[in-house]
Amino acid sequence: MDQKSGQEVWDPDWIERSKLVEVEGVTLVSGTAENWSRLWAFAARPDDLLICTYPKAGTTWIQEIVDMVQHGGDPQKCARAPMQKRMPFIDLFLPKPMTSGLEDAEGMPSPRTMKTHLPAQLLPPSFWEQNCKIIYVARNAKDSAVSYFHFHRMNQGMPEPGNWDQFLEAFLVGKVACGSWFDHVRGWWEAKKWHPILYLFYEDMKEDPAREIQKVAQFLGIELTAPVLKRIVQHTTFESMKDNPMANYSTLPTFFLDQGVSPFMRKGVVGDWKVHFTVAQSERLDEICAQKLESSGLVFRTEP
Ligand SMILES: Nc1ncnc2c1ncn2[C@@H]1O[C@H](COP(=O)(O)O)[C@@H](OP(=O)(O)O)[C@H]1O
Ligand SMILES: O=[N+]([O-])c1ccc(OS(=O)(=O)O)cc1
Repeated sequence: MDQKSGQEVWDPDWIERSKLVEVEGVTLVSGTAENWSRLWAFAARPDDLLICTYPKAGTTWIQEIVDMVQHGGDPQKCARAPMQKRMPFIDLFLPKPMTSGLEDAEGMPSPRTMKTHLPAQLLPPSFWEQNCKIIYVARNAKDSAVSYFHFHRMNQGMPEPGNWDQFLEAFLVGKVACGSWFDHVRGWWEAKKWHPILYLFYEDMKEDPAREIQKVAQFLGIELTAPVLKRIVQHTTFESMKDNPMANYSTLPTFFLDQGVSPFMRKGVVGDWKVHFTVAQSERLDEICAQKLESSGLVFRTEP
C-alpha cells in the first residue's frame, strides 16, 4: 500500500501467464486450483447475491446494473470503489502479496454482492445451502469466444492464447479457463429449475436494456421509478462504462491488463464474431452447439 495515495502498489514481477489445472475435470487457472479447498469451504450468507457468468458474457455490465439498482440509481454511490472492490471476484487469486477476491469477500459486511465464473457443479455448496439469489448472464458462444480471445491477449495473467485458430480450437473442446462454454451455460440453465436464479442473455440486454434492468429489479424486490430506470440505462451503456474508471478496470496496472493491446471495454456489440470466424469455423461451432445444447430449451441469438 502506498502511504501517500492509499493505492495498492503492484510489482510487475508478480504477474505471469497462468497455467491451466483441472479441478473435477474442469480447466481452471492455477491460482484458483491451488486455493480450491479454501474456495470450496467459502461460507455464503443467506442475503448474499451472486453474479455468475462464463467469462466475457457481460459480467461487468450486469455488475454495474445491479449496483445501480441496489443504490437507487445514484452514480456517485457506484463510484465508491473499482468494480473488483465493490463486488469481490471470489475465484480470482492473484499472486501474493496481492489480496484475493475470496479474502475481500470474507471481510465484507452484509449484504454482499459477489462475482464468480465457476460452472454450477463447482460452486461452493454453501451458496445452494443458504439459498442465495443468483443472477446468471449468458452470451452466445461465437461472440464469447472472440471476446475471450482478445481478453487473453491483453490479460498478462491468462494463459497464452496462441493465434485465433488455435484459441478457438481450445475453446471448442473446453480447454480454456473455466472449462467448456457449452457445459457452463447448460449447467446453470439446469440449476435454475431448483434454485432462485435469474438467467439473462447479453443479446436481450443489448436489445432492450430497460426491460432487462426491470427483471433485475423485480428479482431483487426493488421498485424503480421511471426516472431512476432511465438513469440506470444511461449510466450502463457501453459508452458510459467505457469511460467509467470504476467500471473499466483502468485502475489496474497495464503490466496486468494491457488495455493498449485490447481494451477491457472492447466493442460491446452482438455479431462481432463475423469479423473473426471463417464459414467453416462458424458451421463447426453451430454443430457442436446443436449437439451440446440438444433438448435443453436453451437458444442463443448471434445477430444484433
Ligand atoms: N455496458 C456494456 N454494454 C455492452 N457490452 C458491454 C458493456 N460493458 C462491457 N461490455 C462487453 O462485455 C465484454 C466483457 O465481459 P465481462 O465483463 O464478462 O468480462 C466485452 O465484450 P467485447 O469484447 O465483445 O467488446 C465488453 O465490451
Ligand atoms: O480485478 N481483477 O483483477 C480482474 C477483474 C476482471 C477480470 O476479468 S474476467 O473476465 O476474468 O472476469 C480479470 C481480473
